[in-house]
Amino acid sequence: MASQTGRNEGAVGGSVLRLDRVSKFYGAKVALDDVSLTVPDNAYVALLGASGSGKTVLLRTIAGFETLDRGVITLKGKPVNEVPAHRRAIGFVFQNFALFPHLSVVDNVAFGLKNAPGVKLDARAIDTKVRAMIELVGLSGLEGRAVTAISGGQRQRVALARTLVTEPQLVLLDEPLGALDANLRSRMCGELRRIRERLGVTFLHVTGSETEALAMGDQVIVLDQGRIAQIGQPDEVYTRPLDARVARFLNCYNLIEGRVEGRGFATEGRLLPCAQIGPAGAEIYALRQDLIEVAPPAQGPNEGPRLPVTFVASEYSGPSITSFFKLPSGAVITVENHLSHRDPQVFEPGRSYDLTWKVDDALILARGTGARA
Ligand SMILES: Nc1ncnc2c1ncn2[C@@H]1O[C@H](COP(=O)(O)OP(=O)(O)OP(=O)(O)O)[C@@H](O)[C@H]1O
Repeated sequence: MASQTGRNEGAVGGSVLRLDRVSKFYGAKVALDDVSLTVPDNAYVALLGASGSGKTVLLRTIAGFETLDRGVITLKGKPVNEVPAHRRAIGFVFQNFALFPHLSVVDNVAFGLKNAPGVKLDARAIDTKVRAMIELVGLSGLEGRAVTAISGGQRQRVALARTLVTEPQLVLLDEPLGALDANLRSRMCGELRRIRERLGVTFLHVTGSETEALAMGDQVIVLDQGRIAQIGQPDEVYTRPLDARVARFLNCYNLIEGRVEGRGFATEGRLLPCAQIGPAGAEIYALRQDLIEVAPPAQGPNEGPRLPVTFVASEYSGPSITSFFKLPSGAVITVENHLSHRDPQVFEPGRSYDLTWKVDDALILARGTGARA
């Protein structure tokens, strides 16, 4: 991104942001616990975590709205712990957009630029930049409209344009799609990616939705109880969650309790073969819902991993059918069949089946308490 302030110069090792052992306490409550991470230049980074995991506190700490109790935050190679929020050149997009209701689209966007510290531009230069940004976010034609007279998606674009026009070195987005309905949310996902790619600035996007994080991020950071649970590319996090907490949060794994015995995993009165034995203390056998086959009960010895189940019910959801089966222990296993792959299988409630899968598709995981980055 071109800059009139030179803010984008001085990157160190291709990273825009680094956190070293950052902690934040509210009384006895540990909101951020020894968080270390590096955010690359020119990337879309999704920060995923359950409610209360510390996502907003982390963003607010990076922005400078909160002080740290421990650790160092480095922006473009410079420690910024002592730098006030308005001097960090970080853009912040809030979930509720925080627009000025009495101002038009163009005036909302211009506001950020007119009031940015250290930026001295004449009215004409401001107008040129503002109009270019309005065009970039797809709002041309709505410049004079009051922000109370445009749609939710359009307000989201105004909020984004108002932040981006100041040419921040990093943009923090706190649940930016949370106020939009599902259809608009998926459209805006693509828009945000496109806008970011054109500008080349890093977006750090907080979300509680695993699908949003996996779809948006070049990199996904999973936060759990104030600690980094995993950092990786979306497919890596999706196919190789580091522990059972990350797997549970991804919402697409069955997590079966048991224990490693020799070269197998003992559960439900069986010893399931394992391709890998997993970390010390591994007590969870994780099976992705879409990698399970349902077969008639087997006669004779098992060839691969297999568990006897009873069919409970199925749910149809357009592109897929989700079926629920009960294990002998009573635990429920979810099986997802994508209808583009094959015709739907029909199961009889109360009838016995066997679940099978490839031994390589199972993960043996520890319960997880959060891994250091
Ligand atoms: N000002 C505060 N005083 C005391 N505790 C706080 C304060 N702000 C946040 N917390 C606590 O810190 C933890 C992390 O909060 P945070 O708002 O970052 O969660 P979050 O992951 O953004 O959640 P959500 O997705 O629900 O917004 C929570 O337990 C919260 O109650």
